[in-house]
Amino acid sequence: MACTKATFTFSQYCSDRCSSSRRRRRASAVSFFNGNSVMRLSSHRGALLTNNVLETSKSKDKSSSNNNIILVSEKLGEAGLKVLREWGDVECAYDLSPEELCSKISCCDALIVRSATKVTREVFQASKGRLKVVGRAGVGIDNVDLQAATEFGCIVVNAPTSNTVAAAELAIAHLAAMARNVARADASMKASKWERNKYVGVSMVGKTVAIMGFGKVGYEVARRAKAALGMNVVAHDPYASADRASAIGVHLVSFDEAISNADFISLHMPLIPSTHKIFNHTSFAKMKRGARIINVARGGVIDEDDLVRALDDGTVAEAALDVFTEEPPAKDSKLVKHEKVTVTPHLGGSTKEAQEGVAIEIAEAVMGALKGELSARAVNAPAVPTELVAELAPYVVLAEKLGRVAVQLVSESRDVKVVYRSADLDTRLLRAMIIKGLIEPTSNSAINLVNADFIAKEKGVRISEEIIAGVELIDSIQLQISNVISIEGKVKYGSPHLTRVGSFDVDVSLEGNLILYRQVDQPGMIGRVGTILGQHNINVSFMSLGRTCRRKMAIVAIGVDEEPSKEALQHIGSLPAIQDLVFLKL
Ligand SMILES: NC(=O)C1=CN([C@@H]2O[C@H](COP(=O)(O)OP(=O)(O)OC[C@H]3O[C@@H](n4cnc5c(N)ncnc54)[C@H](O)[C@@H]3O)[C@@H](O)[C@H]2O)C=CC1
Ligand SMILES: O=C(O)C(=O)COP(=O)(O)O
Repeated sequence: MACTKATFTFSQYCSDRCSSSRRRRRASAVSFFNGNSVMRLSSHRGALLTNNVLETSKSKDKSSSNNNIILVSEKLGEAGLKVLREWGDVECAYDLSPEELCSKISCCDALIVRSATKVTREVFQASKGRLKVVGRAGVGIDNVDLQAATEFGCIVVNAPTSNTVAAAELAIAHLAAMARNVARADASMKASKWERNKYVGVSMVGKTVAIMGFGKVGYEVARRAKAALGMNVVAHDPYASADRASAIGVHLVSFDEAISNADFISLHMPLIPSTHKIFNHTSFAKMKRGARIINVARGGVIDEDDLVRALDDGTVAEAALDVFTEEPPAKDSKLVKHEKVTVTPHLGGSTKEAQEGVAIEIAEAVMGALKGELSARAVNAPAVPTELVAELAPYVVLAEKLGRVAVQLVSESRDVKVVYRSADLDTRLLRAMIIKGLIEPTSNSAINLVNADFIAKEKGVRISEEIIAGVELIDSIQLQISNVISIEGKVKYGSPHLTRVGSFDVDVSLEGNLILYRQVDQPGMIGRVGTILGQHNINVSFMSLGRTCRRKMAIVAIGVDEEPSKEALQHIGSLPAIQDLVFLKL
C-alpha cells in the first residue's frame, strides 16, 4: 500500500445519513482455527457491538496437560518456566542448529523462542502438524514465518508489553553514552591511556532528538529524553495520534522534517516491508550533517553499507546500534568495527525485570493457546472454516480494502463507525478485516479475528458498528471515518467495489492502483488528465466520475495499470480545478 498524500478533506461533502434501526445478530459458535486445537468463538445475542470477543480464562485445569511438550529454545525467565511446568513437560534446549530444531520439533506441542531462533517454514513442515503454538517471548516477530504458521494451523503469540521500558532505557543509555564517548573512553583507559582531549563529548540538553516510530518504545524514549535530558523531542510516525504526542510535548512531523533537523535520531519502528532499509543513502543525505543515530529497533531498517559510507564521509557523526541485519553480525563487520560506532549485542529487552515479565506474559499466552482459548496475544491469521469463507469471502476482501482506503484517505482514522446494511450478520470477521486494513500496514503484528479488537484498542482506534436492515446477506458496508468522510462499498460481480465517497456515487473496483480526486465539474478535465497520464506512459484501466449537480464539484476515480510517479501525480494535482488528489494502492 502506498500513499502519496494522506490527508483527504472531503468533510463538506459528507452528507451520508444512517438509519438508527439496528438488527441483532444471531447467536452462533464458530471455530476459526484448524488443527488439533480448535478455538471457538461464541457470540451472544445483541452483545457483540461492544463486547471484546477475546476470552482469557485463567483456569489452571490441568486435565489435558499430560501430553504437552513445550520446547524452549532460548533463555526464558524462571517465573515463566514455572508457569509452563504446571501445564506440560518443558524442555530447555538452547543454541540448537536449524537441523536440530527441525528434528526435535515433531515431538513438541509448543515452541518458545526469542529473537535468535528462526522459526522457518521448514520448522512447521518438520513438525508434521503437532506444533500447535509458537510463543515469541518479546515483541518483534520478524523471525517467525507467520504465513507458514497459519498454513500449518499453528497459532503464534507474542509478549508485546513487558520489555517496552527496557528497550527505551537502552536507547537512552546509548544516546547518553554516545554523546559522552563512554564506551571509547573506557576502552582507551583499559588500554592504559588517559585521553581527556580526545573524548570531549557533545551535550544533550537543548538538542533535538527525532523519535522515528512513536509506538510503545518510542513514546517511553520521548518522555525520558524530554523530562530527564531536557531535549527537544520531535517524532515521526505516520499512524500515531497527535494528541498522544502533544500530551507529552512532542510534535509529530514528517519523515524529512524529523531527520533534517535532529541532532539525534532514535529508531523505534517495526521491521516491515515499508520500513526495510528506510534509512539509506537518500535519507542520510537529508540529515543534518553530523547527526547521531541510535537503533534499538531492528537492524533491517538501516542499509548498513550506506551507513558505513555516511559515517566515513561525516554525514553521520556516530551511530549506536543494538540490532543488526544479521545477528550475530559477521566477525569482520565493517559497521561493528567502525570507530564511530558503539554496539551492544541485542540487549534492548535484556533486563532481569523485563525478562521475568516477558517470560510470564508468554507462558500464560502459550498455556492459554494450548488449552484452546482465544488469545489476545495471537499474531497470525486464523484459518477460517470453509463454509464461512465461502459465504463471507467477497465481503471479507471488501472489508479489508475499505479499511485500507480509509487509512489512506484520513491518516488519523481513529474513530470509525461501520454501518452494515444486511439481512443477517455476525460482524466479527468483517470487523476484524476492517481493523486489519486500518492498522496492519503500520504495525508489527498480523491482525486477525483473535487479536483485532485488542490491537485496535491498544492503538486507540475506536470502532463502533450499526446494522441496518437490508435484503442480501450484506448489501453494503459503510465506514464513517473520524467524522471527516464516509466511504461505502459493495460486492459487485463477486469483487469489491467502492460505491460512494462522501455524498458522491462512484463505481470503482477496489483493485490495483487508483487515483482519486475532487474537481470542479467543467468541460475538458478528462482530456487534460488523460493527456498527462499519456505523457507519463500510464495506461488507464477505467474512469468513474460522480457528481451531485452540474458544474459544481465532482469526484473522479481513475484506475491505472502502472504506478504513477510523484511528478505525474503532482502534474495532475497542479491543475487548478483539481483538489485533494490521492493515490491509493490497493
Ligand atoms: N532491541 C530490542 O531488544 C528490542 C527491540 N524492539 C523493537 O522496537 C520496535 C518498536 O517496538 P514497540 O514500540 O513495542 O512497537 P509498536 O508497534 O508499539 O510501535 C511501532 C510504531 O512504529 C510505527 N511505524 C510503522 N511504520 C512506520 C514508519 N514507516 N515510520 C515511522 N513509524 C512507523 C507504528 O505506527 C507504531 O506506532 C520493534 O521493531 C521491536 O521489535 C522492542 C523491544 C526490544
Ligand atoms: O522484543 C523484541 O522485539 C526484542 O528485540 C527483544 O529480543 P530478545 O527477546 O531479547 O531476543
